[in-house]
Amino acid sequence: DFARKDVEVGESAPKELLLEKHADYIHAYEQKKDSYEYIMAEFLRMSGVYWCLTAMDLAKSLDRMNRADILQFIKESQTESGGFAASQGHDPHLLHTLCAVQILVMFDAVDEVSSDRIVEYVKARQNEDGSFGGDEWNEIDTRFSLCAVACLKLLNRLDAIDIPKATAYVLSCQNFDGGFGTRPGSESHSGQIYCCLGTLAILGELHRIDADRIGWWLCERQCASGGLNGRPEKLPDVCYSWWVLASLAIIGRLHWIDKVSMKRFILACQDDETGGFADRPGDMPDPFHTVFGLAGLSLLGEERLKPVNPVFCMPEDRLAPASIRVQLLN
Ligand SMILES: COc1ccc(S(=O)(=O)N2Cc3cc(-c4ccc(C=O)o4)ccc3N(Cc3cncn3C)C[C@H]2Cc2ccc(O)cc2)cc1
Ligand SMILES: [Zn+2]
Repeated sequence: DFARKDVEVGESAPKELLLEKHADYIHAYEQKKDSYEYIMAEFLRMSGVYWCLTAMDLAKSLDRMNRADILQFIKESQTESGGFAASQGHDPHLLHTLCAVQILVMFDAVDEVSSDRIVEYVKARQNEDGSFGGDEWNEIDTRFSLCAVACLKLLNRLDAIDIPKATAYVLSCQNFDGGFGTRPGSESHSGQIYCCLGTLAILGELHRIDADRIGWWLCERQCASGGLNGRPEKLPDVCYSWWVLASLAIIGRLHWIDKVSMKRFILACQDDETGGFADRPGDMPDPFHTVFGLAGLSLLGEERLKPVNPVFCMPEDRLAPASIRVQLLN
């Protein structure tokens, strides 16, 4: 079968940022509590709230969200273990624990929960070899190394884990092509590279990697359409654009990408009817691709958006007060 290698950015695709439409789209998404999407999203509600809030904050519209309701939801989602679940009654997981802490930092409300119990939950996820399991079932993935160290960095508690072992484990996942995978020996993937570089940036260990080799592999992700894919021969996608752009920013190689065609691809993924971004031009928008479309445009210098931190995917001005700084290569 003829596998599509790229997408066409049609002449009729949006060419400028429809910022008000995106703020309205996100605001409406959180409001319709009875919709199918809202009920289905119960299994990822905490992450969904983080994606919606970060999109709104980047768009300088965080004040349109209901702070009190969201903080109430966060408190109800913390479990006995100290970790956070996707929503009340579900099991805790590192993915949702990081999202909860990111939301608390954006709302400057970290002291409204017990951060000691959060630290205990994250600490308990580290294995003997330095890797992290996502939850008590211990599925190991370099994504969870980033979740753990990002969470602890935001709480200023990196002292709680074995940093040399965490570093050694991430480096053991580097491949001959310069990329990183899920576990040692796994295939290189843009998302995993982002997680591993983010982890090393937070731990101050970026000098251990070969920036040119990884930079080259990342730039190879750019397709004729300007979009970036996650692996060779895959279709471009706006969320992979974020993983690649953020990774290039972390290693100081963002200027290696063709920014003009990249920006044109991201803008083409906007839905000019409903607002929001889809994974690629013409598909259905969702909050997940909306936040990564906006974050990618922010990294490309869109001045109507707040500057975004490439490691935390949060507005820089939310990290400054807590003096949270991470190493970046230049
Ligand atoms: C619609 O199908 C999915 C598939 C996977 C997931 S996921 O939670 O495992 N996840 C994040 C993700 C979310 C959405 C989405 C739709 C509506 C909302 C409401 O906020 O969010 C959509 C896709 C998606 N994926 C799947 C994906 C995106 N681009 C290509 N694919 C295959 C990513 C997936 C894994 C993930 C990535 C980052 C992250 O921080 C958390 C999870 C969610 C819905
Ligand atoms: Zn995607």
